[in-house]
Amino acid sequence: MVLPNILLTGTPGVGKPTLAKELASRSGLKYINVGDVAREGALYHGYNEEHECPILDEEKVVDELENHRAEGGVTVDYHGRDFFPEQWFHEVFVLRTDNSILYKRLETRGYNEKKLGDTIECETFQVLYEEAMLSYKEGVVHQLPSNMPEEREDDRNQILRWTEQWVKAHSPGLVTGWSSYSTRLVASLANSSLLGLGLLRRPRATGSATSNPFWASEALPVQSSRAPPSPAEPPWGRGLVEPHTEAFPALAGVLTGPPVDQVCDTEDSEVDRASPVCGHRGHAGQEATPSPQVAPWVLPLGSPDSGEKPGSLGTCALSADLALRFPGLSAHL
Ligand SMILES: Nc1ncnc2c1ncn2[C@@H]1O[C@H](COP(=O)(O)OP(=O)(O)O)[C@@H](O)[C@H]1O
Repeated sequence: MVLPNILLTGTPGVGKPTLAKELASRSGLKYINVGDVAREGALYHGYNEEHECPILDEEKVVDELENHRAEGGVTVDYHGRDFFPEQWFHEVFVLRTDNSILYKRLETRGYNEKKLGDTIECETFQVLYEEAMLSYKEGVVHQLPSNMPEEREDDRNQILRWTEQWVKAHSPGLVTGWSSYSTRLVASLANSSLLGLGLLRRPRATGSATSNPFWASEALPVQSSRAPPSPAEPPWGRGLVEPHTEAFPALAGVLTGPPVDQVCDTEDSEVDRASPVCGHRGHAGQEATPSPQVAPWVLPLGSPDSGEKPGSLGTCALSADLALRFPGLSAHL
């Protein structure tokens, strides 16, 4: 399952790690505290006498975090954002605390006068919020109040809801052929968050693959036990244009339809011997493991029982077509 990366930011004392740890304990999001990472790796290049703290070596921190970030599903906690590449984060949450409350929290930390004053000023002038607003596209940055424990619960639930939406919208759109390979592949994906599943087949009665280049002429009904994606944010299908094959509209229907938890199967064994002719992830007999970095994706499969070359069955063309028309769906041919 692919998970988003979140930046949790805000002035020191607003409650970033407190919230981030709660999030981590209730979701698959991994918590990364930049301060801890820097301490563990001694990623500093000096000391700030005035604020009595080491100075972060930002380049080294970015290098250190790159692998985690690339895997996805991290919540990074830091009082700033300026040195993180913009594309690292899918959503940015800025925690905000009223000055009087923040002052009390910081006092108990033993901040010196200068550091305390600067920190309060930073919150008063909403420096981190404005910085974030300037650095990210509209709609990415959200403010969350962090004064009372009850607010923390609301904040946590809001982030979890948003994460769930994101996961649904970025789950694999899988187009698969009709083979033992595909059945195994689908089984390996069954626990991931499948948004739509098109199982394709050439009906027994209709001629050969050659006479029907789009052999995948039928999209099987899918079982659905999840709520459909919010109509306000359809994950697929916006801007879909003139379907030109039999298979395309059927698949489009599957991809734009409600998400599925269950995989449908059939006893039709006509092409059960099939191995993928243009899948890039392996051949019949090998387990296919979806890469979390590459999703959503399409696995084009063909039936080699016709002895045809990859692509001649139309699966590559169909997948490429779908990928072109569905934003976010990629085809690996
Ligand atoms: N929503 C909240 N309501 C009340 N206290 C909070 C809230 N969030 C955090 N705190 C408290 O504020 C203090 C600072 O929180 P912390 O998570 O260490 O913040 P930061 O790392 O952003 O400086 C902690 O004592 C924490 O328990």
